[in-house]
Amino acid sequence: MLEARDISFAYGRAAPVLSGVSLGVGRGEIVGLSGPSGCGKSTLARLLAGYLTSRSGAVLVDGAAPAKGWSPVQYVHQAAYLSVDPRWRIGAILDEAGPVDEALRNQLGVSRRWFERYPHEISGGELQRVVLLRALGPRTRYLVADEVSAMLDPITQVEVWQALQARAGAGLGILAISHGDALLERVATRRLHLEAGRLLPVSGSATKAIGNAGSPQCGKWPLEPANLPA
Ligand SMILES: Nc1ncnc2c1ncn2[C@@H]1O[C@H](COP(=O)(O)OP(=O)(O)OP(=O)(O)O)[C@@H](O)[C@H]1O
Repeated sequence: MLEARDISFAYGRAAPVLSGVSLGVGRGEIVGLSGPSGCGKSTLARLLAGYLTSRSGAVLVDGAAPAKGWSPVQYVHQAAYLSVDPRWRIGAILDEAGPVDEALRNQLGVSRRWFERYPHEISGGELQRVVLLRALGPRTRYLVADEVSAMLDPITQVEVWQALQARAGAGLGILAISHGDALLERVATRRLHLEAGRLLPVSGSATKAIGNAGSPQCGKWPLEPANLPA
């Protein structure tokens, strides 16, 4: 299981974004996470993936503290261009993660014709699929998918999520972050909502017990003039 245990986090001296938040994503699960803009979903994602370190609490990967170096938790976000070296061709970008899984390449609709091109020579949606293919190597046990299909057309979105659901069927645990209720309703095995400082189960989803002490910043929702930044 990929776990956040009672984690708190603040950027510098700013008010905490997360305070005492706990959640778990099991192997084979797709946990959908929604919540208003600015509530800390991506921050939680980056903590789970090891890009940020919590002030207190712990992130555990299958019961252990994350090891240094290559991580079995991969984080993919909406801005695919920020995840790749623009000077590398697509083939080299994919090679970095080891041999390409041909079945997955086909499922994600990644064309071999793109391999000789640079990131700016394929579309944003195509690059997003390349980044997902790179992230889903054989050693990846968890995927933190932060708005990964937001920039895809509806048909490609379905194809990508079918590929991810198949991967989950083979044991991959996925945290799917999205503003798209319809998408999460369709793909998530259970759902959580981060709002007003609490991680809550979305009604109807078979949510496991979770606990959190809240997030002071999220406590400012809904946005009212008094709560807007100066
Ligand atoms: N590097 C940073 N330095 C300072 N503050 C940051 C940084 N990254 C994010 N924040 C702030 O932390 C809060 C949570 O941001 P985060 O990106 O986690 O929200 P989110 O729920 O993912 O939002 P959205 O749905 O709009 O993507 C926001 O108020 C944001 O401005």
